Amino acid sequence: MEGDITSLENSSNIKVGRRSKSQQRQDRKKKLLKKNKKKWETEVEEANELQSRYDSIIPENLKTFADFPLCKKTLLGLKKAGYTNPTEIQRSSIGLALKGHDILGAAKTGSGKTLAFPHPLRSPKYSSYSLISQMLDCLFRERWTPEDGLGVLIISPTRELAYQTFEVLYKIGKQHEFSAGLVIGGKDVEEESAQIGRTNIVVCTQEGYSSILMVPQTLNAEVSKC
Ligand SMILES: Nc1ncnc2c1ncn2[C@@H]1O[C@H](COP(=O)(O)OP(=O)(O)OP(=O)(O)O)[C@@H](O)[C@H]1O
Repeated sequence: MEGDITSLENSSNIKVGRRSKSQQRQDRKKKLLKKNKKKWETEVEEANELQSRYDSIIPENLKTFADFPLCKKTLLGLKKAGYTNPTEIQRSSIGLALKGHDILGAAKTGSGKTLAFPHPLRSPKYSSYSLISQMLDCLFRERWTPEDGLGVLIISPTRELAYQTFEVLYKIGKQHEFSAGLVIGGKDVEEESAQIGRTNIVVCTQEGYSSILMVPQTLNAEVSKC
């Protein structure tokens, strides 16, 4: 068998070249899309239908999370995490975020702000703020796959809020196939940075973010896209 490989490589008709990491990633994505074609088509239809409902959102009419134009996976995640009815801050902010508006909100402690917390997204396409549920739907709409690398970067002002945000994200994002990571700094920078390029959603502290930036190739725009 080894002999066969050598003779193939030596043949003048066959070009042996190494594909770049980015090309390999695209190849894997194509394979994945081909394998799940039917499922992807159904999800694209679902995403388009949801998006067409954004303009008619009236917060007062949204009694339960099921009334929000959120994808099935996000809704199931919310349900399994025990979230059925939105709190006031969630009701008034999630609809606006889905429409792509910037939000400045205030509500008392324990009112459910974490789920309705405005998170800056790195995506210019989706304005500068989003919510955990909207963020999951944004990646869903974009047909983001594990192969696409970093899609969302959430920078939290404190470790406590980073943990809290990651916890909620973990709970309600379980039905999605995205990978998520928490970077709080103070750990092996090289190791954390290497993982970031392969992680779809990263929650980090400012300290963690600074460490990421120390390693030049981490935030490769070609990989992260938005
Ligand atoms: N829609 C909801 N339905 C039921 N429980 C909820 C809902 N939203 C949040 N909670 C729960 O309410 C509690 C408080 O939520 P959360 O910590 O997000 O509030 P907060 O406003 O961010 O508080 P703090 O200001 O202290 O950070 C949590 O246990 C959370 O799981």
